[in-house]
Amino acid sequence: MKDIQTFNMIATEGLNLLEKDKYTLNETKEPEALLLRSKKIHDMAFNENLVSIARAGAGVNNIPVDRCSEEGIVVFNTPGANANAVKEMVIAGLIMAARPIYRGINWLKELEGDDISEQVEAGKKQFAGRELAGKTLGVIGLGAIGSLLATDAYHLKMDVIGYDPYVSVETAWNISSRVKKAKSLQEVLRDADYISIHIPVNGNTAGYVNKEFINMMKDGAVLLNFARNELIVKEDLIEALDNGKLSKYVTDFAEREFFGHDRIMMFPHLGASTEEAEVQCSIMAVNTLKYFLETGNIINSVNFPTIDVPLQSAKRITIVNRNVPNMIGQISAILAKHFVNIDNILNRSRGNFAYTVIDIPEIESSLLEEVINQVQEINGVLKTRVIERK
Ligand SMILES: NC(=O)c1ccc[n+]([C@@H]2O[C@H](COP(=O)([O-])OP(=O)(O)OC[C@H]3O[C@@H](n4cnc5c(N)ncnc54)[C@H](O)[C@@H]3O)[C@@H](O)[C@H]2O)c1
Ligand SMILES: O=C(O)CC[C@@H](O)C(=O)O
Repeated sequence: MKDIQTFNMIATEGLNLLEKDKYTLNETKEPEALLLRSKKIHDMAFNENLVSIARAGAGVNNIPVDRCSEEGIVVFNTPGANANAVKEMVIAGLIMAARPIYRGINWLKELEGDDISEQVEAGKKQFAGRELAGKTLGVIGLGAIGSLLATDAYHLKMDVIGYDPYVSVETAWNISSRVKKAKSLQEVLRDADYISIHIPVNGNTAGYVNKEFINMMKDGAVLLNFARNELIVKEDLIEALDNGKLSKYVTDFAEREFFGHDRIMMFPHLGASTEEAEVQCSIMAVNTLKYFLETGNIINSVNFPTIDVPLQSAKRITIVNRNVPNMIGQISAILAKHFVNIDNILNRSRGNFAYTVIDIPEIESSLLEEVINQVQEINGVLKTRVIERK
């Protein structure tokens, strides 16, 4: 039995994929895996048994990914599973920024008397807006969300310019050829009436939207941020909204300092909150976790390399190790010393860390234990597991 500790509301469609004879949920203090959405776990101590964390969603800034790597814990996310939901929300944000619909709705609620139609026709002029068609949208980050947004905005008859120096080949193929690709940040900021930002927050991007960035934007432009609040330098943004450099800020992330600002429209982190996205994220996260726990194969990890090899031998040893010379040599020497035949061995690295999969035939459990104990003693080995083929 493997125990998985869950946090946040994880859709049952995914949880139901965990067979009752193989998995328990929240039953021990030493789970093998964590499954969560936005729960912040930076201060959480991880038990020795913990081998993986799955984020049912895209952003992993709520997880101490570097510490997980150091502790040999594989972190997964669910790329693209909520992208359509966020894209639709951004389009709502674009429309609400262009047309003061919500102010009109609130105004209407306050009307009294029987002559509602007359009052509406007389008062509606205060809520006139502008159309998106013909305006320029700049999309920063052409990943799962940005690429969908860029293509759909083009179909809304906007001129679209995208910027992503690291765009993957896979997503690049999905972007309409009508979306112009900017060569520099300056190029995307200079001409856009609306800028929508879709990049992860990390050590390189925290504070990405600062005075310098804002100064490169077109006067009176609208900024949309459905990515993360840490991307924004709040003081610089508020100053630009106060002095009219920017006309609006539309965001999925509430901040106390933003309350009451009439140029800021905040949503309560609703981008991924659709039934469809919640189900897709939950199913993808559970399937990824199960695949890792049951075969040792890694897909959709944010800190370890992809390894996807069929488990055909009786046993598989998986080793999370530092990416240092002679690791494979040392591991194979231990197996050779104990006359354990290797059916298949694969080692892949990612940055400072690596993952090794070794398939072996059936051997005595005491011998296997001895081998594992010795492998664990190699300097740079962070975690080992033995998986039995079912
Ligand atoms: N509001 C929500 O509910 C919600 C939901 C999903 C994702 N998000 C946020 O949106 C972010 C993007 O999500 P996604 O699914 O599109 O992720 P993604 O990984 O598919 O795309 C991110 C893209 O940003 C690009 N990028 C990285 N650094 C960049 C930089 N400095 N300049 C330009 N481009 C850069 C990458 O190359 C990649 O193509 C997530 O990291 C998360 O923080 C928010
Ligand atoms: O789980 C959520 O509701 C939000 C998820 C979102 O912020 C993400 O990064 O995927």
